[in-house]
Amino acid sequence: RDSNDTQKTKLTGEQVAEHHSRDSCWVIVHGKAYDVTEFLPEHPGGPKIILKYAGKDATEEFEPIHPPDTLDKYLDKSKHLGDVDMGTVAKEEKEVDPDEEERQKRIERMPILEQCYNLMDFEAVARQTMKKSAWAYYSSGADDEITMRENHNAFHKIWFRPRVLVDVEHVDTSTSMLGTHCDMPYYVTATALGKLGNPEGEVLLTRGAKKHNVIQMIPTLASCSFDEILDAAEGDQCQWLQLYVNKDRDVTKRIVQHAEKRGCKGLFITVDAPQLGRREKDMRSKFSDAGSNVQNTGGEDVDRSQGAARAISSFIDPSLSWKDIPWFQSITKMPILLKGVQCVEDVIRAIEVGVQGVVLSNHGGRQLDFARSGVEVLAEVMPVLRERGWQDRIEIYIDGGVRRATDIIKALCLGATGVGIGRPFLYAMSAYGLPGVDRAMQLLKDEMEMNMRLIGASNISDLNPTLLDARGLSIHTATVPSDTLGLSVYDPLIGPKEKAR
Ligand SMILES: Cc1cc2c(cc1C)[n+](S(=O)(=O)[O-])c1c(=O)[nH]c(=O)nc-1n2C[C@H](O)[C@H](O)[C@H](O)COP(=O)(O)O
Repeated sequence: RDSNDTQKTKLTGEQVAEHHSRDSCWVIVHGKAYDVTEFLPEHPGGPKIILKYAGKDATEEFEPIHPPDTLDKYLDKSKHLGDVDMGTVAKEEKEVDPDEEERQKRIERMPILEQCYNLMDFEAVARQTMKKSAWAYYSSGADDEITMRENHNAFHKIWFRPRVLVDVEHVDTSTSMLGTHCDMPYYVTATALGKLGNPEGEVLLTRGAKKHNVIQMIPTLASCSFDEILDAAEGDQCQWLQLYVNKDRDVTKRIVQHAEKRGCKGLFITVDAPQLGRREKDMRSKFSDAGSNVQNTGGEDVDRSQGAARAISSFIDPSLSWKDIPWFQSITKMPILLKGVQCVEDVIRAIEVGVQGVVLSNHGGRQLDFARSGVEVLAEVMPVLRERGWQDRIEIYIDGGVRRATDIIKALCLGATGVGIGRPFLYAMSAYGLPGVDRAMQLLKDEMEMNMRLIGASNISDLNPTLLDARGLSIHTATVPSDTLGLSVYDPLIGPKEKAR
């Protein structure tokens, strides 16, 4: 380097390749070399994932998971080694993915967007066109995925008691959630690693939510940086923060106060994941590379054999308990809600500790298998709150298995303020990008207007329990309905190509 510290000559590939071990680890990202030796134990996704690219060009693996400013933000300037003459970098033999060729053919044959008529259609297309590891991560449920299927099945146990001769010429589907007016009573819930499905990641959901004036809940484990997602919002677009509480409370405090400063309108503390569930499809896809820009303060090698979930969640604090709620109330003025409450006793406790709401949820069936669906817990909770005159003390949301506007209407008739929707928007984004998200939201809107008309409701406030017959909700049948979730959940262990030996 010359006197004013500009680089005189570019580094060569050979020079970088000499630093390929834990003792001296250089990587190349976007044509620049970085000394990440000391950073290895701090890397959120664990050191293993970096060591795989020690001395090499890591750009292709780095790109889908880390926001562009990651190295500037987290790696000391002294470790930025400068430009590399990429002509001198040995080309890596790319591992041939046997499925990739097939997948590309399926992408060529995929239906045009207009042939998607409901949210399940996006799932069917995504299953055929997504990378295996991405599909496995998004579609995975815990253990036997009974709860994941029950989430959607539960809505099939609720029937309507429609009213007729109601003037439904004008139907208004808008409502208010945590004081924010939105055009539909659902929000885009927090789902991690958006860039696994689409290289643009969660900002696509931000743009779709803006266009349809619905709320986006930003995941702690997003692929995009938090600020990228906030920056993608327009005007007074409302966003909430989903929080996995870090063992290092200073990290958590920084995240919460930054979110409040940036204008987030709600803090949803995830309480159903003291440890992330065992998602075998995710594990089977031998998740090894994509990490996430999560905060993992543990220096230990993250065990990647457990799939994406375990690899990115070692920072979560399993000691989180009710006694921590006052601390959260002391560090932020945002409304605080508990996401993942699963019985009426804990809803009563939540009201008593003074939080502003709960999400009755089992994490999309990705945590405790045989947990009940959010809508079933809602049917347990609301009569008890009404008996106490507490039904307006907090806002109650549910999520899990919402695939139709009739599912939304059933939840609101039972007393929910709104519902969260996860996978459908991930699949729409993965298969068709922003146009997919836009169409999915439009389809829901059309369904909502039609179904409200057909049950005789012109406003959200008309939705009430007398419009339902929900007596079948608590009957749990052992069989699994052959819905799209169930049909395609288990990929044959021995595919057509790998004949059993
Ligand atoms: C599908 C999905 C869900 C995740 C999710 C990732 C995916 C791919 N992740 S996870 O990696 O840790 O499991 C989160 C998460 O970051 N935080 C969270 O609170 N919920 C997470 N959830 C649960 C989500 O917020 C909803 O509870 C769930 O998606 C609702 O069910 P549906 O997908 O059927 O709508």
